[in-house]
Amino acid sequence: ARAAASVNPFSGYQQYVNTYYASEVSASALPSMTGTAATAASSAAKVPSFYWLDTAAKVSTMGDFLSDIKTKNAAGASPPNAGIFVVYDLPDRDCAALASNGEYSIADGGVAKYKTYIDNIRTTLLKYSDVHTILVIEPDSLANLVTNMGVSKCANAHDAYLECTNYAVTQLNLDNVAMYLDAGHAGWLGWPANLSPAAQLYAQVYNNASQPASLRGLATNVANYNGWSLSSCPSYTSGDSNCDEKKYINAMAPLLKTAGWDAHFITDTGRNGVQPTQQNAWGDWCNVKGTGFGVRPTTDTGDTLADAFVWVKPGGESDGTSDSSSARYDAHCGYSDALQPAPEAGTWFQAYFAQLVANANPSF
Ligand SMILES: O=[N+]([O-])c1ccc(O[C@@H]2O[C@H](CO)[C@@H](O[C@@H]3O[C@H](CO)[C@@H](O[C@@H]4O[C@H](CO)[C@@H](O)[C@H](O)[C@H]4O)[C@H](O)[C@H]3O)[C@H](O)[C@H]2O)cc1
Ligand SMILES: [Mg+2]
Repeated sequence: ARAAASVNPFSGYQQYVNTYYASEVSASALPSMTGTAATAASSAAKVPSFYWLDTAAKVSTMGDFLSDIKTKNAAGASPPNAGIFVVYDLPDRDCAALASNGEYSIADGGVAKYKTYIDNIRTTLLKYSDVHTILVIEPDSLANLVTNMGVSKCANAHDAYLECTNYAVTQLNLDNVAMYLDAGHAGWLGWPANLSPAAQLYAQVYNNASQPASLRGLATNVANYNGWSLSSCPSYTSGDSNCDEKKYINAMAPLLKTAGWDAHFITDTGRNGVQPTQQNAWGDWCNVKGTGFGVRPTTDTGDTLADAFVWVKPGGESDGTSDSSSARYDAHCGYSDALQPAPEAGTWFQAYFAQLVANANPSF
């Protein structure tokens, strides 16, 4: 049956634990850890996190994982595994930051190359049409179109982002697929000034794509640190009454519904275990000190709008380098609330991983 947007795509499945994250922990973390920290680290490696397709070359690994899921499910995995991946290779990617720009540029045929990247993902999903797969589509893309049209790289990327996103959600609209568009977080699009423009943009994407049956809703807090439901709003959130992700999605949902989209949500709890955070400012996004792994992935969210808590950003992979001589150096990664020294975005940051383990809430 089509993975219609009318059902929770996580219900009846366990989220796949990919071997890549487990190998990062075993190769890069365990050798330097002992005692209870090592035990906790081994537990963290068993928690399902999304695998980021941040280069075209990684699409072949997607196939390997879908093959492994097919094998495990045929062998009787109960509940069956679902694949969990992030589509993340837009041309001029991450247009308002410097840390995570990708392999494609608009000036260098990036839109056409991106479409080939999506075609390869579609081919892979069709090859494994019996494997239920959940996709987060393009972190930091549409959110930047809402708030950063004053950044020339984002203004220049506007049409390409919309064309590429439309291509992704139409080509990946398959029976075995459910998709969530990245929607920043409460401290990004939850501000009164941003909420309605954001809802309009996301509804526009959904309606322009002819309401894809597989497009279930929005993913929030990806690679960020916000609490799910806080009893009091931290000082750094003042001015934005949507100070946590539950408030944010409950503010966003009715605006989307009015615009014709009965959207549901998933929220990244991979780095929000410690509340309030030690952010000097709510916009500080890079390798924030004092954070911990949060609530483990589950469909038991307590909110009918929220399909699941998920770990999208793999805890321990850097948000960006603190080396100011690097081409991809972003000043946010040199702030006093950013753990340093930090390696390049996406590479293993052991001290950060140890921090997340030590501060995990619930604890391992
Ligand atoms: O007092 N007021 O009334 C008022 C009103 C409006 C105000 O303005 C708002 O201020 C917010 C900050 O508080 C801004 O939010 C930040 O925007 C950044 C992008 O520009 C995001 O950075 C991304 O973060 C990603 C991970 O999440 C990284 O992967 C990615 O590389 C990285 O680029 C930050 O998270 C996000 O927190 C809003 O845009 C801005 O509109 C401010 C005050
Ligand atoms: Mg990032």
